[in-house]
Amino acid sequence: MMQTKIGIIGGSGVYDIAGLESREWVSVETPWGMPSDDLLTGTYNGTPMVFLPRHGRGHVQTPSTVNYRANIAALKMMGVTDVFSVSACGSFREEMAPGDFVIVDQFIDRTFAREKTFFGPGLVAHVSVAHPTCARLMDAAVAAAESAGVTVHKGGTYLAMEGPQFSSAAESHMYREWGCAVIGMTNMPEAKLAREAELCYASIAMVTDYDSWHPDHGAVDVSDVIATLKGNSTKAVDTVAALPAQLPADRTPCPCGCDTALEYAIMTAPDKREPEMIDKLRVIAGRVLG
Ligand SMILES: CSC[C@H]1O[C@H](OP(=O)(O)O)[C@H](O)[C@@H]1O
Ligand SMILES: Nc1ncnc2[nH]cnc12
Repeated sequence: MMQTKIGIIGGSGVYDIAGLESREWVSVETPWGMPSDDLLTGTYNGTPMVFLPRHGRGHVQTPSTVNYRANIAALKMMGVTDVFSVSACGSFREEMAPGDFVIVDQFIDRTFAREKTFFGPGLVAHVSVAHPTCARLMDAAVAAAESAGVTVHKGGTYLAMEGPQFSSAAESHMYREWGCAVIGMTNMPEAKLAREAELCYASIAMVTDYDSWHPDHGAVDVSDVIATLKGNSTKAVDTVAALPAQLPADRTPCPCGCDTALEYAIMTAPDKREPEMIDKLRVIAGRVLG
């Protein structure tokens, strides 16, 4: 039986997890380079947790320069089984107001300047991301946010944009017509890479603004975003603190199959696989590569 080890990727405004016990920041080098920062390890009510600030402490990395492959690989190398992303986002829906949390279930990936796969020539794989978020983790996130007193919406499509500029009003109206619920700059390719690494992934999106479509709200402004984030930070930490109680300490296999995503994904014939690629990929795909 495997023990649950929760990974938290903290977004804008979330650079530490107060209350984590037996805290230690550790440096992890991956075959894809260094993650955004050291990883903070510790326990919450006995459950092991690993925290990584997505942009680094002090917010150093842009959404485009975050090394998403190294971040996911580092969590995998630390033995994390379940990843919760915590992110700031804009809202396309009146009822998803600043201060609310949205537990995202789908993504539209409009990013274009990022490395999106661990695989490559010599070891080709295609995983499904038809359902990119884990239903078990979504339920846990909803329950944890509710217990922290947050207004939480279950489900909604997150539009991942390249940034770093916010959207034009025309783009914002178009994304609303596409049926998107929220917008951010970081959950892709993070969610895709988590799937390739056979990690369960859920996204806790904290609404900070109404993007650029709302007739009663002006353009997005980072100072407003930061002010809302500061108000949200206790809610975020309380939600994270409530997560361990929502997951079994002894982990059972993922009911949606996130942790077996690579079972039939590798296309390259065994005798054509590049030995160097196999060695490199072992840290995320060792289960199927041996
Ligand atoms: C500070 S507003 C824009 C910035 O905030 C979000 O970051 P994260 O997803 O890491 O919380 C958004 O995606 C942008 O990167
Ligand atoms: N409106 C918005 N667009 C993209 N990323 C965001 N992060 C917070 N608000 C955002």
